Amino acid sequence: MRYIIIGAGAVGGVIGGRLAGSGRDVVLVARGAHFEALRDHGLRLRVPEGELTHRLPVVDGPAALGELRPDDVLVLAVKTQDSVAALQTWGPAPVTGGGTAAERLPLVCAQNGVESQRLALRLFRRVYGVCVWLPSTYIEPGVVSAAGRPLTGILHLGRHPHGTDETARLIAADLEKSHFEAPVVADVARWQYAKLLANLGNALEAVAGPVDSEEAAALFQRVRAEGAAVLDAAGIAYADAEEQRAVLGDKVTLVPLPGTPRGGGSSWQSLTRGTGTIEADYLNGEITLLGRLHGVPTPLNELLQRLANTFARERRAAGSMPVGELVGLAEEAVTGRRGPRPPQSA
Ligand SMILES: CC(C)(CO)C(=O)C(=O)O
Repeated sequence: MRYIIIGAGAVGGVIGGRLAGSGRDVVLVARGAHFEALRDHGLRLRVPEGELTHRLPVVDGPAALGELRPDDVLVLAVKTQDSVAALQTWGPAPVTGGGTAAERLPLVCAQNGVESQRLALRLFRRVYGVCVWLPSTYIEPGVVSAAGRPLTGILHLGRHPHGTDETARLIAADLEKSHFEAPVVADVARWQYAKLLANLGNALEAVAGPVDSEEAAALFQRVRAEGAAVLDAAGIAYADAEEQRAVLGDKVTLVPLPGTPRGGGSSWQSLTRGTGTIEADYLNGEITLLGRLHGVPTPLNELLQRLANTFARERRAAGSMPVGELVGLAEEAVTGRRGPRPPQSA
């Protein structure tokens, strides 16, 4: 099989680099300065054992590959807000022997949330979901890092929304040889919804910094509880915290790596890079959407979604709102009452 990594950033670059490191055939897809650096200097992967350089084919779209191969696996690893464009670009690509990528090739969504899989199913016949526990960082063009040890990450994999097949088992076997644990599961969506609850903290981290103060951790628990109540109301199953802990154990322990910032989740990185967009509409926004569909109020997730989008749009620095201020806004959002304001100057 040949893996085409659509979006070779933090997650995609690490998956592609690790697969290449174990001898798999990998093509990276990137744009702009990252594309040029990958083409000119190779993929530089910083991991606990050092910096590994992988010289891999890199393209900016399907046309550069001519016809796709029947044994190609498309791995979608762009941010959810970029999924539609990527799916529309790669879906119609011709495959040797006839038909298009959307008709013939497996598409593996290695992304947060569940929206990309839903979008993909509109076009692609064979969609696989991955629950991505993979702490990784885009450092600069051509360079990504993954600080997990002894494993780089844990990637539950299955047909979306449920089911398994031989392709899932083959992909998982390749990942297992490449520093990942990749359980093939018949209920991948259940794992992804559990991960979605954890990712509700991405916006909090992006707005007010890492969730390591008591105040921030308490706020995150409320945001998560709001999300869990919505999933319960919607009848959506999710792996519980204990189940997740049992799987994760201490298999992905973070070690300090050069150039890898504190905080550093994917939304934090989006703000730090000044990309102008953030994934909040598909993380906290998924809870907002389900809350509206099922009549459950979601003031905290709506607040974080709105603030994260504002930070991204206005290119504000990640973590620059004091936690106390965010907690005050959260109180206002829940009670509908404004907190005390500083006195107006004369
Ligand atoms: C859990 C983590 C940090 C890595 O998989 C993540 O999901 C993210 O940063 O979005």
